[in-house]
Amino acid sequence: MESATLFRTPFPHGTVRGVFPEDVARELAMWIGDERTWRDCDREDPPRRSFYWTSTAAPPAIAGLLTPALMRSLREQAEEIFGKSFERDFPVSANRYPVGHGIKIHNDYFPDPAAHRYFFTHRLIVYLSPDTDADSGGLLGIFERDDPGTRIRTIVPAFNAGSLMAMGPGSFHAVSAVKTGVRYSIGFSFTNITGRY
Ligand SMILES: O=C(O)CCC(=O)C(=O)O
Ligand SMILES: [Fe+2]
Repeated sequence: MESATLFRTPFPHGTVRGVFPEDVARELAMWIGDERTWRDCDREDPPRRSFYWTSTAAPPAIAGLLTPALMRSLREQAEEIFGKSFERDFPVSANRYPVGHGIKIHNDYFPDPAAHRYFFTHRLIVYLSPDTDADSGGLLGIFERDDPGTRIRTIVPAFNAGSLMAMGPGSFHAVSAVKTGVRYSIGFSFTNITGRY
């Protein structure tokens, strides 16, 4: 990671650039943008927008990219940025948003950890669409409340940049509809070792 900026309000969130080494980012982008990566999911109806693995078991095609050393380094950097300690192993997801897709305001907050298979307290999302700019849509909005009129920050999902968010009851965020291309990302979902938000 090159440089991280963390804001404290309305909840800890921020941005980071140059998350992966440039060659790793390019190879991950080729993989996530390859229709073969999504082929099995594509047979599903509706087609899947995400799939998960754990940090110790990356899909074979990218196991040489998302190595244990890289996973550890990402976790340690996220720990440093947030000032928390995270569980050693964590879920990782590949995500895609085609044109027209986004997510309305939500907080990813689950009062009961046991109720959610991919429970997490902090997240780093790394964007992997090479030609993205502010006009491509798919912008990550940060909101003060569960109200579209309270947006206080807009994060462009630029190639190999990441967003950071601590989750809690007030962590309201949304993704605006994608306008061009497909918005690809890999999400790293960390859990505070205290098990609390
Ligand atoms: O991809 C992003 O920027 C945010 C996605 C998100 O909010 C989610 O998957 O819950
Ligand atoms: Fe979310």
